[in-house]
Amino acid sequence: MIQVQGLTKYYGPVEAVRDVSFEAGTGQVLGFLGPNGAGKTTVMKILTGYHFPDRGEALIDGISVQDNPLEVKKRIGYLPESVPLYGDLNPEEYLTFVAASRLVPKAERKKTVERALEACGLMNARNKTVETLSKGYKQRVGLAQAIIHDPPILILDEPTSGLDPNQIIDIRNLIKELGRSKTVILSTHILQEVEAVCSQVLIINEGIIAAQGSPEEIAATMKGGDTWELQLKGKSPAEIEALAALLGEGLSSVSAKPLDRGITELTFLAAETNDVDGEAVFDWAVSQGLKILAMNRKRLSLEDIFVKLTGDEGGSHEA
Ligand SMILES: Nc1ncnc2c1ncn2[C@@H]1O[C@H](COP(=O)(O)OP(=O)(O)OP(=O)(O)O)[C@@H](O)[C@H]1O
Repeated sequence: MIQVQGLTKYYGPVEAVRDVSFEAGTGQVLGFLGPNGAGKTTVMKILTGYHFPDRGEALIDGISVQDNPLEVKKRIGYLPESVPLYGDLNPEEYLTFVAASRLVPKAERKKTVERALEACGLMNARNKTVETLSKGYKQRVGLAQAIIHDPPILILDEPTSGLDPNQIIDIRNLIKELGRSKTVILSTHILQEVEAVCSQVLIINEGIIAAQGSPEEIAATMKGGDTWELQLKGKSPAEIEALAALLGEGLSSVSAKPLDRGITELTFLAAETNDVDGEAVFDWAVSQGLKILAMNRKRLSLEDIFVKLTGDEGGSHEA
């Protein structure tokens, strides 16, 4: 269980994060989503005890990161943005070294290393020197070192950055698997990553939390409503555009344009206050003598939300 309350951190005059609060429990994969320089790594470094906050508190299983960093480190596996690996060792030797550093008792080390090699799909690479491995396999070694002491909490900083599409799928599957029994926090600026892996999202921009919750919850709290796209036949575009007013209050950006074969494409934005649904649209079309050839209702996607929250007026600290 991770509990974070009011974290604020300065690097000299730069306020890297301000008043960040959130919670994450077992079985959750929490995605930290934000543009470059948003403050994601800073929060992770505070959680792992590498930096102390200027204000606020972080608790790992109820233990304060500031007051008891060693106890906290035992409970956390950390994959930093660039993994410090020893290129001359093979994965098995490297993981044995990490297990010893993590104070895994000698009698259990072999079993522990085997488990991590197996979990991260490294059995066929166990005897190759790390420097000869592909980036994807090096990342697996990084993940294996993070889970070697079977920590309940995993903190992964941009775990798929620089990987090719197949490697990305592999690592994401691995994270999802690990997320079943652990609390996982991962940072990313890739929206698809969040949608593919995370049950909860925290959008951070310029050091401040801009939104948090499940992707669906975030969409529900955002203003803007749904976009509708219909293909209709039976009347002219001008008539159809006028008739759209019968769908109720709160429609905006109503536009009807002709497609070929007498088909009209009608698009509009329905405000949250307008409870139009598929059935209502169907009834409206039938009562006006229109045939529906296609009907598409687009909810606000995580991408729309991200752009809204971190777009031009937002931007990163670096700007
Ligand atoms: N050690 C440091 N000294 C000074 N400023 C720093 C330091 N580390 C981070 N910063 C600044 O703090 C802000 C937040 O940086 P942070 O690395 O936490 O962002 P991030 O969201 O992880 O970005 P990225 O996606 O690019 O890794 C940025 O303005 C960054 O330049």
